[in-house]
Amino acid sequence: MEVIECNELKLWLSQPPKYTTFRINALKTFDKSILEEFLKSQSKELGASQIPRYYFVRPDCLVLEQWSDEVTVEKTGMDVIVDAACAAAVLRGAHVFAPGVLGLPVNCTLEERVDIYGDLEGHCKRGLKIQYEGRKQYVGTGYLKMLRPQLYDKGVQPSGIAIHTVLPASKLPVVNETLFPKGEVLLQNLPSIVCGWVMDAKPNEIILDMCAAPGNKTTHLAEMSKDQAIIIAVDKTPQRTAKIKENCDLQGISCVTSYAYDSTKCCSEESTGINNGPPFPPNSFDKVLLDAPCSGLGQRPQLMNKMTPKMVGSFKCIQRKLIAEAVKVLKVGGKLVYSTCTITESENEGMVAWALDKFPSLKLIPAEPLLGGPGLPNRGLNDEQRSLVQRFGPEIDDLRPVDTLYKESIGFFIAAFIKLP
Ligand SMILES: C[S@@+](CC[C@H](N)C(=O)[O-])C[C@H]1O[C@@H](n2cnc3c(N)ncnc32)[C@H](O)[C@@H]1O
Repeated sequence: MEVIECNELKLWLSQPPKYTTFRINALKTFDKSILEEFLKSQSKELGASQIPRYYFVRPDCLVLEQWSDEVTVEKTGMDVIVDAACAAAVLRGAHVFAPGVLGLPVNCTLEERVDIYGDLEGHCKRGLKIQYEGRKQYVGTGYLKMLRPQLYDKGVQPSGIAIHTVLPASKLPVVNETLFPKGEVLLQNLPSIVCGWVMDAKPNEIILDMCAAPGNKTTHLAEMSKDQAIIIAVDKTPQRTAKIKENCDLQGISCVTSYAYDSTKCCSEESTGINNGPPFPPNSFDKVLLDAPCSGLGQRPQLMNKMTPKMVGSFKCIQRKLIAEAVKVLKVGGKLVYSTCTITESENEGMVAWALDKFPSLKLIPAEPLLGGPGLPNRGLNDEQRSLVQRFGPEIDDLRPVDTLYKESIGFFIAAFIKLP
């Protein structure tokens, strides 16, 4: 295992993934000519001799690569400042939405080409007219679609696309879901797609997704099962569960029932069945997905992060409560998949070690397909256990080499267990 220096890790986290990944809806037919035609028109605009490479890892996972190095755009000197979240989205190939625009020069004109900069300090005031003197990072170039009155006039609630991104500094193509018919594709990070593959949902299985909103993994499970599993999706508020329903409707899924409920209390001996929603009786589900609330420190790129160590440490408690509940509602012989989109050991390897110690009925099994790296050493798991889990990140470990595609995504962790009698 090669030790990763803190600065190296920080650098990795500050950069976007090198690929864009889409999950393809297995219940619909994907027409790749839409993508092909779009990329061809983009390559004309950018003067590229070829379109970026794209391929399927599995039929439900499309990978899109960056433009080649020959594709460049000259800076215009017309700087627009956007907030850090917006800048991160641009680096991943998004357009700039109006609420993210902080500083716009007064002499800009519509359709003018502008340079997009992210505010790295969070000090830029909304409506700034002059040059921003704080730390900023160039994230891409685009065409201006809105002027100051639409963004900053009194009483205006800015919405819609303010800058049409042409080329992000990352050279990722600007392709989003709206290019395709509704519900056909979903922009999803590669490890999240792998998480669905680890769950391996099948028709007729009774599955609980404990922390499901907005339903990106729920819908994957439904599609994998050909819409024939019995899937119960829970999240803590009605607003969040409404999102699950919306996404299922959009993707043509009918096998999911969602409930707003606190999953730390989702098991009760008094419950008579799963049909009336939570709480559920013990030993009810063939499979449980616990995509836990976490510190989210695996997200890339992170241009600014205001999370304190105390905030990072605060997730352990709820993760433990959720695991305890998952073990109760899982059938003997059933499978539990635990995942996070963070890189901290305490929420990942540490949580697996805690669960194995606390619940003797849990047995760690290979989180197959094993596409990410092994768990970190010296964090409570022995080499055999480390090799059963998968950690997506920049680490290099002889225990399991990792393809660049999986190394260059976001930071993520997946472990799988079965419940013994
Ligand atoms: C990582 S996100 C889930 C993402 C989701 N699985 C997906 O792929 O779209 C974690 C979710 O946990 C939910 N959550 C947090 N505490 C919860 C609780 N006590 N009960 C149920 N859901 C909870 C949050 O609202 C959030 O939607």
